Amino acid sequence: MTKLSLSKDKINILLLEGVHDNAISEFAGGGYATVERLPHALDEGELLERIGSVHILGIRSRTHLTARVLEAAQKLITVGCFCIGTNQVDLKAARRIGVPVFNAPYSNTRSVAELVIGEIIMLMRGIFEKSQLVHGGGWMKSAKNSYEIRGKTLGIVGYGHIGTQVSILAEAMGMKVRFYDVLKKLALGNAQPCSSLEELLASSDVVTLHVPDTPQTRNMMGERELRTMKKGSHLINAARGQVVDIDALAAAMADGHILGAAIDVFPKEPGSDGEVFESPLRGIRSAILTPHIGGSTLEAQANIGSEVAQKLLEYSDNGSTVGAVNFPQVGLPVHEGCTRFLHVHENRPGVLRKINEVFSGRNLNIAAQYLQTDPELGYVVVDVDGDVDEQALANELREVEGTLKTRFLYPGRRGE
Ligand SMILES: NC(=O)c1ccc[n+]([C@@H]2O[C@H](COP(=O)([O-])OP(=O)(O)OC[C@H]3O[C@@H](n4cnc5c(N)ncnc54)[C@H](O)[C@@H]3O)[C@@H](O)[C@H]2O)c1
Ligand SMILES: O=C(O)[C@H](O)COP(=O)(O)O
Repeated sequence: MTKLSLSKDKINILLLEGVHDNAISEFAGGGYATVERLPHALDEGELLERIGSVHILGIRSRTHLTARVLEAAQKLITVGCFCIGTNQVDLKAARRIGVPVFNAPYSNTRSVAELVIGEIIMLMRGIFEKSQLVHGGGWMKSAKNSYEIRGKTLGIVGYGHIGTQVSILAEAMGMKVRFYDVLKKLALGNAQPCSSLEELLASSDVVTLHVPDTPQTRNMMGERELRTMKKGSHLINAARGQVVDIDALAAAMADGHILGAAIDVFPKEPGSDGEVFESPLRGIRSAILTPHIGGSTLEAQANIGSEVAQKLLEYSDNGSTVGAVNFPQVGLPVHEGCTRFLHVHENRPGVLRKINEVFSGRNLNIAAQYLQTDPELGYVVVDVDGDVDEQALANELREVEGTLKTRFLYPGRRGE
């Protein structure tokens, strides 16, 4: 189904999971006043009830946008993930309904890296266990299982934005760094690449995971991999919960093979703060468990609030898809005085010709045209001069076979 664009006061924006105030300010500054913000995630049933009237949706990592929800999103123009990860969105289903999805690929990178560095020291000194003991009135003044991190080996799995930040900081503190990545990566400082995951696991005192959630990374740390780690070593997971087989980790910690772990992400996470958290790791004293707060610093959230809201505004106002994670990338200059049509279609022969015939059939001058395609999807933006009957034109464009969505932006309305 195709949709026409609306005046900004009719565009309903729903922001979930406590998105930062900066997003609200950006939307207000862009002339969008109909913004509702909720502090928690919505489950599929709640989303199905609400999504039909939403034009712009903002989420974080806890809201799952399934194909079912997206297919019910009749008015949805775009989605913003106010975080790095986008695995919680069915990106293909979003493409099928012509909806680009944006995220903030770097804004919380440093926050995660700093947490990991802190955890390396806490784990290597057994601080968490000792602190719990002291809180309970106990006392355990001992150097057993306590080590400096200087000279120890940190193994980084996934040498991307976060992995490389951790690498630099760890080396600055005197650690040896090894990394494993499926892509060939430039080694920073004195970091050494490993040719296999096994090689990295068998040679590291601390292993930290920084891979995305993909079919290849699901349970990549299973029983075999955990047992390949050195006896008495430590594991940090601030990536995604499905990357580690949590039962196998609990077993490897119970018999002391893995001495300590710092886990920020879990296969099952509560949808809101009030819900009970269940995990086989609860009660294991040498496990530092945190509630998915790797990116939850005020600095990161403020940056993410601005960055993602700006991308959503750019798309809503101008049609720019630069930074979208599931869409052909089109960066557009503002073309004052023209009416702009956005057309998302299946990439098959003849669609563009039919679109152009709609314009030429009405004797309209195309002032500019921007097209990007990928193997399945085409996204074309057309600027038209002069008097345009937008409604009639949009109706005609909607009839072009293969159309997924079409919107138009009036002259002067952009950036108002
Ligand atoms: N705990 C948190 O709050 C938090 C915050 C931010 C990001 N994250 C998670 O951290 C992940 C990593 O973030 P990033 O910004 O560094 O991502 P990135 O895309 O920059 O880096 C990921 C790296 O993993 C590599 N990789 C992919 N599959 C792999 C595999 N099977 N084996 C080895 N390497 C593989 C990629 O080639 C890439 O270099 C995100 O996808 C997100 O899920 C968590
Ligand atoms: O993907 C991310 O950026 C992290 O997992 C953080 O997600 P959050 O915004 O839900 O804390």
